[in-house]
Amino acid sequence: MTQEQWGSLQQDLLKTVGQNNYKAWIEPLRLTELANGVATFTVPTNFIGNYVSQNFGDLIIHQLSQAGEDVQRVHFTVGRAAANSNGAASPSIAAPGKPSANRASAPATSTVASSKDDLPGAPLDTRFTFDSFVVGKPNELANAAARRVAEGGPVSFNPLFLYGGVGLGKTHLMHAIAWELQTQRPDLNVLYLSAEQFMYRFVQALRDRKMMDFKEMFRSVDVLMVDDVQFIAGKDSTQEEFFHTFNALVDQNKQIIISADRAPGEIKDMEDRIRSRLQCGLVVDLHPTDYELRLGILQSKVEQYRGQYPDLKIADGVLEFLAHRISTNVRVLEGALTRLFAFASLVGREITMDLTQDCLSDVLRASERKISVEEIQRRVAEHYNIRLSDMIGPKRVRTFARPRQVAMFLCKQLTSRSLPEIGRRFGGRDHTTVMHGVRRIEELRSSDGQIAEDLELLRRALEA
Ligand SMILES: Nc1ncnc2c1ncn2[C@@H]1O[C@H](COP(=O)(O)OP(=O)(O)OP(=O)(O)O)[C@@H](O)[C@H]1O
Repeated sequence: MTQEQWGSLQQDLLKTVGQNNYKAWIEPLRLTELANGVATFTVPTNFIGNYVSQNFGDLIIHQLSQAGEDVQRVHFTVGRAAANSNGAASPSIAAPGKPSANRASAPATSTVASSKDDLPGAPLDTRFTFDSFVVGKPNELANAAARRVAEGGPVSFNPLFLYGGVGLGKTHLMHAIAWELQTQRPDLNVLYLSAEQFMYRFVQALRDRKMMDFKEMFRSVDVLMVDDVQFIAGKDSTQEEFFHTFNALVDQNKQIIISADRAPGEIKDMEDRIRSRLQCGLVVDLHPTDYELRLGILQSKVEQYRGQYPDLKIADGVLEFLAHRISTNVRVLEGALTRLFAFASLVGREITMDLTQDCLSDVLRASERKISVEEIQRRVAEHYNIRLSDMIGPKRVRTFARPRQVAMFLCKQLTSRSLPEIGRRFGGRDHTTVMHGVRRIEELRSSDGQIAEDLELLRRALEA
């Protein structure tokens, strides 16, 4: 096949993969050889070779076969023909298969290989970098530990065990470490995969009688990252193999980074010896987000959306409202914002509070269940040291009236109850009384430091 023919095949691939993927991954490929069922391409960097083999390998094989070529495998060579101008070593993510080819000691034209049989490590999400990770109190320790590991210096804690609830940024941080390592330590062989993929690869190796390859491959990485390790709990032989891999790497002083949805000690059906191994490095948790972090994340996402929706306006208070109201997880928060932007751009309107409530009514309803009016009343009564019955009762003395207004304000802010509904739950008061109370607290919030502090404390306690 001539370069020209390959050129026209590339154009066909463009239609399938789209302009962005084409520019990043397909255009840089130079076909250098086609022999014995193997198509060899020259690529500027190992990383591109690995990424293409993992994500587009099958597609390329398919296209070449369609063009009448007999191809079973694709092979990538990092070489000068397509090298970046400074010829610098390129970052690499190990493509399981022939990881040793990516080692620091490999020659400048190191190769990575892939065939249909290869099982890729998981590709990294380009959005998940340290730059896009917003740091706040709940995740500052996890972020600091991740950054330390990402420097690629001497191994100081092994493993780094990151855990936290759904959608709190574990995967984001792991990908960020991998991206950073590629820049800081391109010589290192980094492998990121989910525990599920680990198991899949293990089972496949057993089935294909390729356990030696499997062991060799995992033992030759410099940094191993396994996401969602709780997945292998209860899967005995996978656990066993994981344990051996883990020990072998720790013995060689190679860095391991693990994530899970709970602390090592709380993973049921995990063998004790594995549990204790997982605990022997640094265990850090990502706490549930607080209001400030959620607001920070929303602000940073809005910045990112600016490019996509340059004309969209967002009214004051909308982000604060979302940060208050959606406290489940960051994924839900992001999803809400994405939907809001898409909707507003479709109807060509500013993102106002009304539009937000319309567009996100289901999400808001779902998250509202978390904080009830009764809970707010109880907390506020406790905070001001008054009886619940006095808060709800008819007495209008300041000692009771102010906490009552604070509670009304919080009900308005943290639940989606209407003013009449709130009024009913405060001893059958009229909605205008509630409205007056809410306004009064709004005014006091900016003029009275004590009230502002009380509100903040209460909100935190209620959202915790
Ligand atoms: N601090 C943060 N800054 C910016 N984005 C964040 C932050 N935390 C989470 N996200 C975003 O929230 C989404 C969910 O995060 P991620 O997938 O890392 O969660 P996870 O903890 O791995 O969840 P799961 O338990 O479901 O695997 C991602 O889009 C991620 O970018």
